Amino acid sequence: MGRQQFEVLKGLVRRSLRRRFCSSPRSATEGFVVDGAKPSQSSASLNCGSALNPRSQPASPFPPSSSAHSRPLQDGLGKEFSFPPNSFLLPENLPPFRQEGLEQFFPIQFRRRIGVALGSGPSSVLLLGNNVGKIFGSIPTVSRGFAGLAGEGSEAEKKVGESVAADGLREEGQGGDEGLTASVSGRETPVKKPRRRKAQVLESDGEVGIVADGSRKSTRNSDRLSEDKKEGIAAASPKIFGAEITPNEQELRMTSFTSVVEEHLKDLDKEKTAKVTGRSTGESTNGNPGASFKAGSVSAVNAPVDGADYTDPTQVYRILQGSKGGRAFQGQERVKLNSLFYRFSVSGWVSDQALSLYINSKFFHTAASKFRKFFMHRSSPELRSYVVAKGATNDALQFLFPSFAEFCIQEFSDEIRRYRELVSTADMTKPDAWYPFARAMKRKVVYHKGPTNSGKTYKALKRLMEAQSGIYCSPLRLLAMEVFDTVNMQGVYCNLHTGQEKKDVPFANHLACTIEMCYLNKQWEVAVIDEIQMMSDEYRGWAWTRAFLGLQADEIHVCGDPSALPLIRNLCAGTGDELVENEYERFKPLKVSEESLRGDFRNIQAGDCIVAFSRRDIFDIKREVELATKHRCCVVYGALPPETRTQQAKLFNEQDNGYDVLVASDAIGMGLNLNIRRVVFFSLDKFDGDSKKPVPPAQVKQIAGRAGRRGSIYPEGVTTTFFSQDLAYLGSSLLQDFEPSTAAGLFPVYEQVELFASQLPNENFAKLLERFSETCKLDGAYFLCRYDNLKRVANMLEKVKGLSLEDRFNFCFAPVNVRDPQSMGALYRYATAFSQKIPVHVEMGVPSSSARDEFELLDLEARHQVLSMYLWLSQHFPGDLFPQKEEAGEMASQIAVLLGQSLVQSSRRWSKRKLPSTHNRGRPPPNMGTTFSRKSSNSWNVGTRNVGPAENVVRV
Ligand SMILES: Nc1ncnc2c1ncn2[C@@H]1O[C@H](COP(=O)(O)OP(=O)(O)OP(=O)(O)O)[C@@H](O)[C@H]1O
Repeated sequence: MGRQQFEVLKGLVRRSLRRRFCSSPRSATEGFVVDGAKPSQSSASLNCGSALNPRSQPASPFPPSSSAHSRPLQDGLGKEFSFPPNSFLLPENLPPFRQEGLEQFFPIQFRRRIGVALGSGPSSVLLLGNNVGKIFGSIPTVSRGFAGLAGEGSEAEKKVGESVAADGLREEGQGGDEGLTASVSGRETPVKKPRRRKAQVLESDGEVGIVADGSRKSTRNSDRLSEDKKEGIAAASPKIFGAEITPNEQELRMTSFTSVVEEHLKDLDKEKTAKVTGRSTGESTNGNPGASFKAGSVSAVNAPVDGADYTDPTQVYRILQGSKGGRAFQGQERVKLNSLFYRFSVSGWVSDQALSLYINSKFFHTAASKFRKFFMHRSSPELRSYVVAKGATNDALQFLFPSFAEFCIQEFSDEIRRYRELVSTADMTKPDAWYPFARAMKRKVVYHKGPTNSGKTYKALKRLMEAQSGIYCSPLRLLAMEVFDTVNMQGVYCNLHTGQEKKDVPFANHLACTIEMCYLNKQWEVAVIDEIQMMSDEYRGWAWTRAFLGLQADEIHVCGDPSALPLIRNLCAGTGDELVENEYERFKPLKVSEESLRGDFRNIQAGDCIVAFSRRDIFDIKREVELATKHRCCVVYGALPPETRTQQAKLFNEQDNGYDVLVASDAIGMGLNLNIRRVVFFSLDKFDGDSKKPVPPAQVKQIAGRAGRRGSIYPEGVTTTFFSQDLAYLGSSLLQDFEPSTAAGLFPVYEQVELFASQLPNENFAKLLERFSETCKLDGAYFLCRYDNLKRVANMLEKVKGLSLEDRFNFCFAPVNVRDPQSMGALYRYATAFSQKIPVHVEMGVPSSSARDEFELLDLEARHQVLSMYLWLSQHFPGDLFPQKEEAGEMASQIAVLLGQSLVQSSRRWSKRKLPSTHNRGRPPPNMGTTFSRKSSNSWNVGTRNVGPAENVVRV
């Protein structure tokens, strides 16, 4: 079917060409007419000229409306197609052909002749009939050759066009004896070529680009390429041959090389004009790298002496192809060339440009090395000395690149095609288009912008509760639970869905969920996305982006600091959503204290929250405070279950119970309403996995802002540091403006990974992720989220046989602590059982008593994390394979209670390490943040810890 259609279309276009350019004017009116424009010379000018002549702007991309001359389209077998009058032959409008199939109907040489450029984007439109080769849209995919074809343009261009048209006909058996060699500059050189000569549109995205190469050798080379390869080449070299140009590709990959070529073409144009007008072309090229391409620069370096024309770098490849090489290298020539080619192979500019030809960075070195050999072997002494004279400079690289591009296209078409297909499956551009239902809505986005404790979420939630239906998307389970309680308490029925649990309230039209769990297939009146600045989080940003782009809500309220506002403005411009900005001020002022605590725990007061960034520090500080003062400390940190954190916060907020100091990690930055008077930073450095780094100012603000909550007994919030030398950094951080985020996180959905995997059937999942990240295409407004944790899990699960790709993908998202071998071990066991379709059991017990030391506390935390993971898996995989969901939930609650009790009962005995003296010894030494040394890894397994008889052990 494809072949037949191709033949039909090919016949049609050729007949049209013949009629249009080789027969009487009348013949142009015969055959098929796709547009309804009057098929006269004047209409041809009207329809073609404006678009074909790059110097004149098309008034409108649409032809004049008239159906008078509309005719049915006949194929070579006499079958009629009818297109509506005035219709464009858009790829997507072709009824009998699929859009992607259309490319196949025009083999490369044909496309190159007639300059048919097909685009998958709406801006590429192909018209047949009177408008052969006419392409409208923002991408000027029309070569000046068509100006010649259309009878427009200069005399030289007309001849080039004629040559092209004639050549197209000759291929059908109408041989000719003479032709033209036309260079990009429009010069013509009669060539004696008795037989087939090739006229090629080398560059149809610019203005000029027809090269008729009369070389027999070159013709043979070109003929040797299989049809497949030619198509591959066309597909892989959008800018070179004008096939398939999409705005994204243009934006993402083609820009620099294209700009070089375009600049070059412009310069040639100027030069040509100057020649006509007698003016010189010495002007600059605005620093564009294409400057070195300009013809004038060549003579300045070294005029060739072999008569070959090096002014056009795109010709050099043809010269090399036709050459047998020359005499041996002279003197230092080889060394200099080697040095130049070395520079070529390590140049970032060159490898970037190569990417635009779908030569990926891994393959680039092979390609560059082969090109070096090719050049060394084929270059004439004149060409060598010409290149050597340029030296190992950018100029030389830019001169060589077009030849390299042509070389790659000829030699590596299979690699190019493969990579291109891979790239197309990893296309993450225009993610807003992934959610057509949301796009079909006119959404109103309300940005609640302000510092912490300014009432943003309160306002958004108020609107949520007024609505008939609504969804609240939370960054934390804890916050989702809090909103679930608040909204239900206000009499608005609300469900709770997190990764671990689902609580459905009868008749509820509202939902509080964690952001990863938000539903995009349901319509809501109001949606609230909290902490919208998390959209730029390097790990979890994708969840915010997905929610923001995909939620089907009439109103979307996003709450956050001002940093995400420019990004949201940008995204709204793309989605067409209306944006309303509401600004908030803090209810209570936040003051930076003039003094630190001078490293003395005795300066701690009731209402203080001491912030530390390691778990170990938290417990040491707690111990020191309780030793040095009469205050008792509550603790909050990320590894604690939400229930325990809430319990600790409650304990701290209540007056007169003695627990009036809080020691917390940065986990207090979000959620938790806390009656803090003063936030004291114990340290302003944080271990980021590799080393200790200063805490980013935005995070400092977020944490410090927790002081002085509305409704608390304190009239204002205060912040300071424990050590004096940190005070300056604190002050400056709070004064700093929020750094605007520029990009939103993205991560592929499973279907996309699956499609990508189909191109790489032999890669394992971890490798697939890696390849995906190397290959994927992204718009500037987005970045691919980090996936190192996923990869670690994927690597571990590699040993588990029998998991489908989808199962692996889902397992990798399970909330596992990748640094905890026991947690990873549990996931491994669960995945193994799952892969064998054996019901997965928790295989863990609950201790009968609270922790007696830090290690037991750590053990409780780890157990809770595993239970949490089990619950998550039970929600994301078929329930019958995770039969202990209820028990796991029960056990998790028991452990949360034990953890709470442990923290309350924790005593001074617990800590074994001594903090620096309480008397101002300066900042803690670098090893302060070291983690707990762990007990033997066996100690965690079922029955090996202090699991007494009373312990609630769930056995397999
Ligand atoms: N208009 C109001 N009336 C009563 N209480 C309010 C009002 N606005 C806010 N609050 C209370 O003030 C506290 C802070 O409000 P909220 O959580 O909305 O601030 P926020 O700006 O969203 O802070 P964060 O960025 O930390 O989440 C909450 O306890 C909230 O209930």
